[in-house]
Amino acid sequence: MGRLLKVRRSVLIKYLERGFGIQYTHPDFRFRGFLFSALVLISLTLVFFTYYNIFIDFFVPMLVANLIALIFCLMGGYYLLVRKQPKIAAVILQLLVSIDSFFLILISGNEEFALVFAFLTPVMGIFLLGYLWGAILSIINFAAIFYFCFTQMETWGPVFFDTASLIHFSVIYLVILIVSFFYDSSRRKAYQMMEEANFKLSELATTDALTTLRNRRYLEDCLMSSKKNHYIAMIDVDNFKQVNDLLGHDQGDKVLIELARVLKETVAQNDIVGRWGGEEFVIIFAEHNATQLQATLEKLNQAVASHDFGIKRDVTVSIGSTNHNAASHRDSIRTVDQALYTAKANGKNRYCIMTEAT
Ligand SMILES: Nc1nc2c(ncn2[C@@H]2O[C@H](COP(=O)(O)OP(=O)(O)OP(=O)(O)O)[C@@H](O)[C@H]2O)c(=O)[nH]1
Repeated sequence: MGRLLKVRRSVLIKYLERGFGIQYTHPDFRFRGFLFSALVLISLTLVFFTYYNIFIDFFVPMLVANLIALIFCLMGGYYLLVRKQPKIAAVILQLLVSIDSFFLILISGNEEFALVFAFLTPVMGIFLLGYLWGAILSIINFAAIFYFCFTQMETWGPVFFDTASLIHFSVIYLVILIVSFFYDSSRRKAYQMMEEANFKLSELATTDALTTLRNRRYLEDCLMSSKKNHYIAMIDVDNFKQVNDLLGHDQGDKVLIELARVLKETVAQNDIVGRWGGEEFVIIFAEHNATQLQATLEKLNQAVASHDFGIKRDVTVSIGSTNHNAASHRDSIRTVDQALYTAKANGKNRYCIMTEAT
């Protein structure tokens, strides 16, 4: 039984994902799910009352109100499922609720069930339109109903309605409005803070602290999830141990920071430059053919060799490069490493391009 329910649930979710145009895990899925459920529930209720007002208790004003509301529901569904514009669907649903509840008061007078529907506006309006627009709509709705109640007092039917009734109605309405307002503003603030914290965490997890370039985790994620092949380059500082030994680790750090800047400035803006670890860097080229690649690698060698790192000695790099294939990531990394080794073995301050089969 539990299994059957689970299967039905996943089938339903699959249909909803298709209808909403987003995945179940998308942060907007619940909101669209609420819109969808509200539209279905209200439509079914309206269909029932349309039937009721035709065949059981023929009453033209309610019938017209029901039919107009049904048209609103269909429009809401169209914007939610066909146009994939949930914000417009939310506005339509909210107008439907506010206008219909007001119509109900106009038609049914002060019958308590009619007035009770007025409380839907501050609750739903703030949830659907956000605390600012929801509150503005709720206040307009309140002013309209208050005016209507006030001008009908003592004479209004079918139930006796006096100042105390008006005060009760107003207090309950405003309390609901205030609670909804603060609840929704806190909810949205908490959500925004959580999103910011998540963003900061993911930045920290994928950024190299010394150079502020992307780190190896980020580069590998990028490479392994890529749908197309990219040329990559692995860059290693030549004789870096000497820099550390002669000038100290701090100067070595400064050279790495400066080198990161030079590499970034030399390649295209959409190429990804990252620190692989130690004195090794990796570049993922966004767009390149073999000829462009050679020119860029040459430019990189020259840019580093001609740059003044402020340590009164030359800094050069060796570069290995290959065409990376996501399906054989480890092999591609092995190849680029081998290409780098060859560039070092051939005298450093140069590049070497290798293909995986080599
Ligand atoms: N200052 C500093 N040094 C680092 C860092 N990471 C690694 N190193 C140093 O980088 C040096 C790498 O030295 P080796 O692997 O021997 O290579 P190399 O001296 O560059 O020689 P070749 O690669 O053959 O040109 C070591 O001295 C490491 O301590 C870092 O974050 N900061």
